[in-house]
Amino acid sequence: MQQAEIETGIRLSFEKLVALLARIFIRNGVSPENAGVLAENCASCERDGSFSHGIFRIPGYVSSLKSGWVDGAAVPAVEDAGGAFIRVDARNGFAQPALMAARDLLIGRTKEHGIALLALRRSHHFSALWPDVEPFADEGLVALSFVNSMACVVPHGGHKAIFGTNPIAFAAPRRDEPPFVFDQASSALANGDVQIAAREGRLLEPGMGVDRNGEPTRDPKAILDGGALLPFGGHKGGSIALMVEILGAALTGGYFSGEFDWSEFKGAQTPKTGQLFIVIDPERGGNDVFRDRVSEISALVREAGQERLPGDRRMQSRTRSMAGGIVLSQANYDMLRSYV
Ligand SMILES: NC(=O)C1=CN([C@@H]2O[C@H](COP(=O)(O)OP(=O)(O)OC[C@H]3O[C@@H](n4cnc5c(N)ncnc54)[C@H](OP(=O)(O)O)[C@@H]3O)[C@@H](O)[C@H]2O)C=CC1
Ligand SMILES: O=C([O-])C1=[NH+]CCC1
Repeated sequence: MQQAEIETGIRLSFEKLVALLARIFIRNGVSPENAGVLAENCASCERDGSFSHGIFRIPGYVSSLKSGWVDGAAVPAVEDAGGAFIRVDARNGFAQPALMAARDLLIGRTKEHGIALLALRRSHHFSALWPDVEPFADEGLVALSFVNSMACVVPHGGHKAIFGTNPIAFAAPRRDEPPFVFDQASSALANGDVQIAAREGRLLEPGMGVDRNGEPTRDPKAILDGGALLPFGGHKGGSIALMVEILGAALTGGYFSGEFDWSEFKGAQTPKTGQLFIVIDPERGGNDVFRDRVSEISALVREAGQERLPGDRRMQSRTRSMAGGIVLSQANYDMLRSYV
């Protein structure tokens, strides 16, 4: 957001933004219970400056809901697979309410076994991944999550987009500071950031994507219009994208990113795939100084010269938003109001 927009923008408290977003979701067919979860998730992204997955996504949520592609009122079915394995059939609903339905059981099983897995299937994930893992670290646990999305990434050296932008998020508690959290796509750029660049008329850095003929391009519109993104770091990012397809879809029973067919649902935008969580109780490592050790290694990274660690920028944005309100441009505020 430009400085002028910050000065003239509308400032909303986190609670007010959650309430406005919940009204939008309910108005567009989401059950009140699911709407609360989605609204809090989306407002958290906006609060933390995760702009590619905050209110920017509301038109996409609404058009997907209107198309009938996703069921906003789905009641997830939690299945106890025995031992440390929990499954959830999201029943064509959003991933976040499905996670919420299984969360307590997942934490209970993690404490019981030292580690537990949660496998979501038939779930739509349209947000950032960090809000899914950070709360586990707030409870002293280590969490990893993997979600595949919609085919828009070519394998390394390949010519057909079969991977999603497939992010991984990781969270670990630290001593007397926010948890260490990273959340990154396995593509060179998230699809949301390509859309934002296209909207703003900006060229991308070289090496992000190819056009419909497979030629390298810096034009975000060419990537979105029949082109594709590249994995980050060549074959290494490609292997991570492949791993995310295996863990997020093959293991959970969800669709691969290139497998689901939404062509009959005009306006559908939310990928229907799967998602895996691995949650670990660090106390089982027999290491009661785990938090201190995570803080220690974080400090060593800073001392070694890395000025910014993952999560630093988000935490600064969160602090600013909680103190002064979440700033929305007038145009974005009007956009939200138009959906109520
Ligand atoms: N639902 C879905 O299917 C998908 C969702 N996404 C989401 O899109 C979002 C953006 O993904 P992506 O483009 O990969 O994110 P970024 O590359 O912007 O950031 C990835 C991670 O690296 C950190 N980071 C960024 N820049 C630096 C730096 N200079 N030094 C140190 N750390 C840094 C970020 O921390 P910080 O947050 O503090 O900036 C973040 O944890 C993610 O939230 C992801 O979950 C992406 C693909 C698919
Ligand atoms: O930004 C992205 O790549 C995506 N966000 C939701 C689905 C894919």
